[in-house]
Amino acid sequence: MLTSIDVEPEYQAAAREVLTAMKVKPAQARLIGGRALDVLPRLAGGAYDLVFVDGDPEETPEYVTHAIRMLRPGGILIVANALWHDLVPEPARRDEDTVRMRELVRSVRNDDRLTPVLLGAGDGLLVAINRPPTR
Ligand SMILES: C[S@@+](CC[C@H](N)C(=O)[O-])C[C@H]1O[C@@H](n2cnc3c(N)ncnc32)[C@H](O)[C@@H]1O
Repeated sequence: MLTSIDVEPEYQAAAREVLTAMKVKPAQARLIGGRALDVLPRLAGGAYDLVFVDGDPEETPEYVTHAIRMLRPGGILIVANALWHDLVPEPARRDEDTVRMRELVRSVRNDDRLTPVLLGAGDGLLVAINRPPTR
């Protein structure tokens, strides 16, 4: 089951067209219209194999907090634009958007629940596995 949240109805309609063209059944994809921070708290915890975060940059840290809650053990978090135009590795760049993403990357790296890797693909992909509990 795929769940997608987007605030723009026309983007959801376009997504549904693509899914239909790919022969994905309506019951296999839930497209939720609304603001992410209104919807995310209603989604189940520990239930998702993968959460891909690519919404409002200002809200991304909050999306990640929800994503970690939502992932099953062994599930994967992916955050888009994690290099933020290649500025995240440049400590002298202190604009708000860059600092926000830099601090998010740092907090994921320091989170004991996660095993992270930062990929250089595109504008950077922060990928982190939600570690299963150790016995
Ligand atoms: C950079 S686009 C990425 C879309 C898609 N992941 C892609 O790669 O084509 C960001 C998307 O987030 C949506 N968005 C922006 N703010 C949002 C919010 N507060 N809640 C839900 N969706 C939002 C926009 O409508 C847009 O579709």
